[in-house]
Amino acid sequence: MNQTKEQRVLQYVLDNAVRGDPQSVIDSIDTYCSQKEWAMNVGDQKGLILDNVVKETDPNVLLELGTYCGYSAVRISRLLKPGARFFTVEFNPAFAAIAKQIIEFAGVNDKVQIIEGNTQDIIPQLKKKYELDTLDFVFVDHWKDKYTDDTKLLEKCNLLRKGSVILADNVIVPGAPDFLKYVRSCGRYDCTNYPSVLEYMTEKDALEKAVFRG
Ligand SMILES: CCc1ncnc2c1ncn2[C@@H]1O[C@H](/C=C/CNC(=O)c2cc(-c3ccc(F)cc3)cc(O)c2O)[C@@H](O)[C@H]1O
Ligand SMILES: [Mg+2]
Repeated sequence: MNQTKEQRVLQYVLDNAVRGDPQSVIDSIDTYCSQKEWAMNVGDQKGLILDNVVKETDPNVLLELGTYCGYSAVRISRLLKPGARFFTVEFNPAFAAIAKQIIEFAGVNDKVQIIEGNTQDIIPQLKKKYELDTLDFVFVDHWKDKYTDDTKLLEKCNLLRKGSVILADNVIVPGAPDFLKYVRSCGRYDCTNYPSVLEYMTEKDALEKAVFRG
């Protein structure tokens, strides 16, 4: 039965990383995806920016849109303090299954919960079904044409408070032009652009931080 790329990434982690060591899982995925098969993980250069924004935010309640294989879920979880609550949303069951195994292997499964489903269905359930008030940090890395709708949905569901941080991947490549236009011009966010490079490549990409003004 021929494997998928995501199954090969998982297998490489199982064969090369150290169980319970999140950094070794991150390093294994970066090694595989830079040497063998490119995959759309945030990667190590943008990952360092992600790390720094998470550290400066010191979040208790977090959300990620688009788990994929769980690379950024492991990356973020390894920085969280005890008791922090991190939810990551993924609608592709095959990717969710891969991510679950990578998260468990890394030993961060007590820090992060994978919610299988479509962000537009899950976001409105977060307060009641997942018993949370507002979000401290949101990492946005799913389909690029969904960034704006889901940002507006977070606002509509009162999940953002003064100081909530939204960090979006790929605002140059593949690009999220309507998201950039929205957060930079609607008057409700303080925006910062973090230039970097596309994962495992040299072409320019960037992260955008949008802090909700409340
Ligand atoms: C419906 C709402 C909704 N609800 C729940 N889960 C959802 C969802 N919409 C999507 N997902 C899942 O999220 C992940 C998608 C991620 C999409 N990411 C890129 O497309 C991307 C591309 C490049 C690049 C590609 C080719 C190049 F040449 C250059 C750059 C680089 C990057 O860093 C990239 O993130 C998958 O797991 C989806 O199943
Ligand atoms: Mg991305």
